[in-house]
Amino acid sequence: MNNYGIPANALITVAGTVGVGKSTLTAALAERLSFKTSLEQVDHNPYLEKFYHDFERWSFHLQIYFLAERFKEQKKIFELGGGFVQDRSIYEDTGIFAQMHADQGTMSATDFETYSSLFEAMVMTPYFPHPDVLIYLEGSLPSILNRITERGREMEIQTDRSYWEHMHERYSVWINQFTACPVLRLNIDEYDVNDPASVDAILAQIAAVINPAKGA
Ligand SMILES: Nc1ncnc2c1ncn2[C@@H]1O[C@H](COP(=O)(O)OP(=O)(O)O)[C@@H](O)[C@H]1O
Ligand SMILES: Nc1ncnc2c1ncn2[C@H]1C[C@H](O)[C@@H](COP(=O)(O)O)O1
Repeated sequence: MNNYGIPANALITVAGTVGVGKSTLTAALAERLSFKTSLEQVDHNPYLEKFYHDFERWSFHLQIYFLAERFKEQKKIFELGGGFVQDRSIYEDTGIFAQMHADQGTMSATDFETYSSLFEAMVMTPYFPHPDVLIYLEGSLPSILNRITERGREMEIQTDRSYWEHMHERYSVWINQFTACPVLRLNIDEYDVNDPASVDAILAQIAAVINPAKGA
């Protein structure tokens, strides 16, 4: 247990749509808690850029790749005994991305079924403890689109606005039905990762979600 009342072996997962600020918050929380980070690797992903140019051709390959990467990360978190802040949950791969492409017809029904059965088989292993808390970052679409632009990944900037609109909407439906672990919702206009007092306030909220009985 640290000064914030958060167990040293906790698993904190940060969720939310592309560009909302997950990686930035993950790094800030991990630094403050002296936790390790589990980050999404974008630069060495062999499919991501191809996927943005042709969803239909590459969506299955990309989902399998992300699933394999997240499984390796889960295994590492499990073997090291927790104490991690994780950038994006595996629940979003299936519940948002794979589902969205299946619904839009950019992933075939057969591919989606194959992906889903692999996902379920992986989740049933001991390597998949539920997070102690899932921090859900939410904000307005215009703010998020500005962040995507400012970050400057060309493949995302070139992607049609309707893709991000659809994803933003899907996330808001998804989180309202999410029950796999406790959720802490944070509005991106209501914290500042560069302000230590603001990060402290988030840590107090995390502790309160993890230890509800203590009213932390
Ligand atoms: N709290 C914040 N205030 C202002 N800009 C932010 C904040 N958090 C993230 N950003 C910026 O928004 C962009 C996307 O953030 P990032 O953490 O990479 O998002 P994600 O991991 O959710 O895709 C980056 O340019 C980052 O510097
Ligand atoms: N499961 C996924 N399917 C498709 N695209 C995905 C998936 N997970 C992440 N992505 C994309 C979205 C972004 O372009 C990058 C990184 O995500 P971010 O939310 O910026 O961390 O990968």
